[in-house]
Amino acid sequence: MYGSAKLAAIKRLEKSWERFIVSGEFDAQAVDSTIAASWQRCKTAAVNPVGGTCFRIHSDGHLEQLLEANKMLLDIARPVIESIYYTVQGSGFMVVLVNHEGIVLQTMGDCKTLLDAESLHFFRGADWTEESVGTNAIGTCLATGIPIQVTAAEHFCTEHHDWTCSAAPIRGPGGDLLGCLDMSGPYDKMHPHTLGMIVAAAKAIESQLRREITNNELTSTLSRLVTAVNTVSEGILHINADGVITDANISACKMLGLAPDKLKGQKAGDTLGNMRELKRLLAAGEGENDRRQLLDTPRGRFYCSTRSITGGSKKQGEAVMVISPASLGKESVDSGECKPKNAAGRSTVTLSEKPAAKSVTGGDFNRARFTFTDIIGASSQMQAAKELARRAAACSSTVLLLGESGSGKEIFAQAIHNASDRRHGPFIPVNCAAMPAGLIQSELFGYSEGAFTGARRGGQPGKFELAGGGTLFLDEIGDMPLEMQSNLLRVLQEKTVTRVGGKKVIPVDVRVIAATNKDLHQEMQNGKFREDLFYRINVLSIKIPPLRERETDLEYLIEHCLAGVAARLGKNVPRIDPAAMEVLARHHWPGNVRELVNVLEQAVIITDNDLIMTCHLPCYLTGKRPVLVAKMQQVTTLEQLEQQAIKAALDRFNGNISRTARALGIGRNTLYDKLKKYNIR
Ligand SMILES: Nc1ncnc2c1ncn2[C@@H]1O[C@H](COP(=O)(O)OP(=O)(O)OP(=O)(O)O)[C@@H](O)[C@H]1O
Repeated sequence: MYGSAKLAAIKRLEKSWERFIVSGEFDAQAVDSTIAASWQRCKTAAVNPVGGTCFRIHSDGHLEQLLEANKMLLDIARPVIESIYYTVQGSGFMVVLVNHEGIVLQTMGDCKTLLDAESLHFFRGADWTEESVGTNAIGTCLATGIPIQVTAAEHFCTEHHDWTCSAAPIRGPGGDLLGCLDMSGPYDKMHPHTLGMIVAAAKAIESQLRREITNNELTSTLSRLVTAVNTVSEGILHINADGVITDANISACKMLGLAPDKLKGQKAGDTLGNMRELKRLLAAGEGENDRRQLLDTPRGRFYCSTRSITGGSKKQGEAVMVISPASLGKESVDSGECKPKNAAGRSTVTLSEKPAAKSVTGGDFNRARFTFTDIIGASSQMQAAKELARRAAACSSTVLLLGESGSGKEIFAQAIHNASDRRHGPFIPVNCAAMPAGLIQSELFGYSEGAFTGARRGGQPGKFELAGGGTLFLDEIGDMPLEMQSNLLRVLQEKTVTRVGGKKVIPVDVRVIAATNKDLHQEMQNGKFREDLFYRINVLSIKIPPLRERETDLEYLIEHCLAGVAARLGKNVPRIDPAAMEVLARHHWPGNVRELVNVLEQAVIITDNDLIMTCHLPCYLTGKRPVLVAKMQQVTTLEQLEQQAIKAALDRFNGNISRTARALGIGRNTLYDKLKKYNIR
């Protein structure tokens, strides 16, 4: 029962409302100042007080866009809305979520209340701002940014005088208004605690949003890191305190000839050989250590550098090991470069002659494997790039390949080499970004005997000499240290090198292909790249388009990469279901073809029935966690079919009851009965 005091207050409110509508005067005793200010705004906006039905309804198409744009808010708010609704179920209330523009995104409530609301066009897609429907908790909350309860004649429009509503703002982590949460029902059920409940629920949504956004940021940072780690041509291994390999990048797997799932979990000693020597290497990683040491393993000879992990919850003994193949097996047993000596003055690493290690691209390290036929792409941009590259192959000028990470610069460089008259010579790739500054000079130009402590007898040729008669691929040239750039320029101009610590001028016959994902003009402006070097290498520049700019290539690339990945994993080539294909087509591919290959590889590993679905794709593409296990097949009953049909129609018509009932060929009341029966809200 509504108490007599409350009734009196309502009557007084009605009188005050009438007075304001007729004369514009306020009864400050009866009308709250926030409400009075709102009435004034409504009057200025010429809202019709004798009304309240919403006529600003957004189209289905626009509503769909809004639902998509507010997906995270909706997903987080849904369980909160459900839980408040269940608390008040049967009391004639409905819970409403609106976006920052006052457009209703979601409603949940008792059937009768939803029907009443529908007659006011208070449903999804309706604009519930003050300018549209006068003073109401939603519109006034959005206009003022504070939680508010609006009851009976506090509403500006007569059609809302039977209602009470309470709304609280929902803000994003930066304080920006995302929308508000509202609870509306019959005015005689008004209770001040309702507002408190809505405020608490809005706060719960805000803190869940904060968590979700932080999680998403962490996930995308992690995925950027994983892409970056998988992008480098060095092998990177994480070894835990028990000497077990817990993580490895793609290059490491390829260098060691093991699939990721085989490599991870192995004892480092089993994979890399002599554990005693390994332990010494890992111990050398304590603190700063960029020094490379030679390590012979059953899987080839590698340069290794180690670094212990510091910070966070580090466990003592954890380390990261970076490996790269040692050049072509000419080293003698006692001449490892910069080898640390133990107390007895002996080398800590035993070297022996081993076959040359395999390249990250699968072949010998000084051989190019890819040809133009391996470069997939029929788009006009790709055809143009390939045509230019074919022409480059026919001459010996320096080529500059420009393109984002993973877009195919190295595959182009290899194809140019293989189509040139140097194809029988070596193809030597050098990653300028990955080389420690102190080593780059001797790596590129070699060193002479006695150049530094530990320098091998007879010295060592650098990459320029090793690439003689062939091609030197200078990858990530934009990251080459400035002081090194002038040395490189000299070599390119004079076509001779002088080894570090040596005097002899050695002629080199090398074709240089350089590549970068940096904007070299910008780097020059920032003083990080020499202009003279730029003009020396920019003889023939080829821009490799990013994957997102060549939509027409995507399907063909997927087909090609799937076949390659499936063959490598010894599985059948799976099909891709249309929804998964749509997810792949929508993605922006910041990691380009390399990212695509990784995504497909994960999907091929996860799927167990030759069909890739969205659930097999990484969550950063779909927003959902991938599933490993397919759901059990279930028999569908007629009732389940009916429920599915109702849900699909409700979705199709954005929850509009009349249109849903019409589409299903049943009356509105029958539809309400069925909604109740199947507990569909
Ligand atoms: N057009 C293409 N057709 C087939 N495979 C491709 C194509 N482009 C790239 N790939 C594949 O994508 C992966 C990355 O290519 P690549 O190493 O050539 O890229 P990149 O631009 O040199 O990368 P980064 O700048 O990181 O060195 C390789 O596995 C390569 O085989």
